[in-house]
Amino acid sequence: MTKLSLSKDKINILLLEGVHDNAIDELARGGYASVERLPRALDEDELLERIGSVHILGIRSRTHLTAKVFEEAAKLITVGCFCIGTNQVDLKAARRTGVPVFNAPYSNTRSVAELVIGEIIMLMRGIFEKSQLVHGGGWMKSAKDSYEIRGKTLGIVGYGHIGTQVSILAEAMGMQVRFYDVVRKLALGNARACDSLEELLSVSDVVTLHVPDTPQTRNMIGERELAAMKKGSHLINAARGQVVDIEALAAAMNSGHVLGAAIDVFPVEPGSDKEEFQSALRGIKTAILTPHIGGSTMEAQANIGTEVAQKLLEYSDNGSTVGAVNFPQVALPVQAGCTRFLHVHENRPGILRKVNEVFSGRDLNIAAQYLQTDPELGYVVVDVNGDVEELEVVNDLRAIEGTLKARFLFPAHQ
Ligand SMILES: NC(=O)C1=CN([C@@H]2O[C@H](COP(=O)(O)OP(=O)(O)OC[C@H]3O[C@@H](n4cnc5c(N)ncnc54)[C@H](O)[C@@H]3O)[C@@H](O)[C@H]2O)C=CC1
Ligand SMILES: O=C(O)C(=O)COP(=O)(O)O
Repeated sequence: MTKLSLSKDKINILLLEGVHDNAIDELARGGYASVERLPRALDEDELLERIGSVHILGIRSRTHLTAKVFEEAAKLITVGCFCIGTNQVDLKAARRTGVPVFNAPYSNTRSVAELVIGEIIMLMRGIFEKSQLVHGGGWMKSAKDSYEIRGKTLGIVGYGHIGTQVSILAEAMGMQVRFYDVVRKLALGNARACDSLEELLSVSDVVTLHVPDTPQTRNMIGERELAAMKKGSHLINAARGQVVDIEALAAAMNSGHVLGAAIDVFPVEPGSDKEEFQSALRGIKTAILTPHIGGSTMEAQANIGTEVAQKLLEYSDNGSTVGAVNFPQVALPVQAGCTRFLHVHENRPGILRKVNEVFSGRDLNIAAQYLQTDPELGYVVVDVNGDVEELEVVNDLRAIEGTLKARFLFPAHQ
C-alpha cells in the first residue's frame, strides 16, 4: 500500500457543509480514517482557528477560503470543492501556497438543468402565485398570463455544461433556444447564437443564466438589462448570486416589466439554515425563491462525494493533479518501487537545476521525472530508486528559494 511521508492516520481531513457519505467511504477505502465532517460552513475566524492542523479540506459553495486562511494553512496539502463553482476559494492564494484545488465539474449539471426546466413551466403558468393563494384558502381559476412553453423563446446566457443541457431539454419540449456566450460555442440542435446579450434579452420569453462568478459577470443583469428584456418575460438565475442586481430585479418585478423570476442564488446567502434570509425579493408573489439547491439532489451529491474524494486521494497518494482548477496538470503512474518527491515552485529560471542537484549531489538514480509549468507555477515530480534519506532530501528541496511546497511518498510496493 502507498505510504505517505506522513502515515495516513496522521492526515487530518476536515469536510464541511454536509459532504455526502460517499466521500467518507471513498476516503476510508483509501486508508484515511482521520476524517471530521461538519454539517455547516465555517466562517473565516473559525477557519483560522482550525486550519493550522488540517491536511485536506473539503468544502461546498458556502465556505469562503481567503488568502488569510491559506497563509495560516501550514499543513494543507489540497482542497476539494464538492460542487462545481470554485469562486468561493481564492485560487491564486491557494497556488501561492502550493495547494491544488479540485472540484466536480459535471456531477450536478443535470440536477440544475432539470430544476430550470421545471421552473420555466412554473413561471409561464404563474403556478407559484396560484399555489400560495390556494394554500391560503383562495382560488384563482384564470388563464391570464398563463402560456404554454411550446414555441416560446428561451434565452440561455452561458452556453457551458449546464446551459447546453438546458438547451437540449428545452428544445425537446418545443421551445426555440437562443444563447449568448463570450466564447464561440457549437450550437446544439436548432439553438442559435446571439451576437450580444442585448439581442438575447430582447427576443427571449424566459432568460436563464448559467455563467460563472467572474468580474465580468458581476451585476451582468442590472437595471439596463432588465429594461432590455421583453415586457412580461421571466428571469431564472441558478448560477451565482452576484450576477443579478437583486434590488433592480425587485424594482423591475414590482413595476410589472419582468413578470416572474426563479432565483436560487443570492449575493448574500445565510451561512446556515438557522440564519434568516434577507432579500428585496421576499414577498414578491411571482418570484420563486429557493435556497441554493440547484445541485442538491441525492444523485448529484452522491456522485460529487465519490468524484472529489477520488481526486483528493489521487493527489495525496500519488501526486496527480489532473482535474485541479488552479494547478499545472500532471498525470502520474503509480511509483512502483520508487520514492516519489513532489516539488511545487515559482516558475523562474534555475529552480529545476537546483532540484536536480539535490539528487545528483547524492548519487541517487532518478527513475522518472515529470514536469509541468504554467507562466507562474512549476510542478516537478521525481521518482528515485534505491535507499534514500527522504527527510534530508525533502528538507533540501524545501530550502531551494522559490519553493512553495515539497513532500514525498514512500514506494508504492516495498
Ligand atoms: N445553483 C446551484 O446549485 C448550482 C450552480 N452552479 C453554477 O452554474 C454556473 C455554470 O456552471 P457550468 O455550466 O457547469 O459552467 P461552465 O463553465 O461549463 O459554463 C459557463 C459558460 O459561461 C460562459 N461565460 C463566462 N463568462 C461569460 C460572460 N461574461 N458572458 C457570457 N458567457 C460567459 C463560459 O464561456 C461558459 O461557456 C456556475 O456559476 C456554477 O457555479 C453549478 C451547479 C449548481
Ligand atoms: O456546484 C455549485 O457550484 C453549486 O452552486 C452548488 O453548491 P452547493 O454544493 O450546493 O453548496
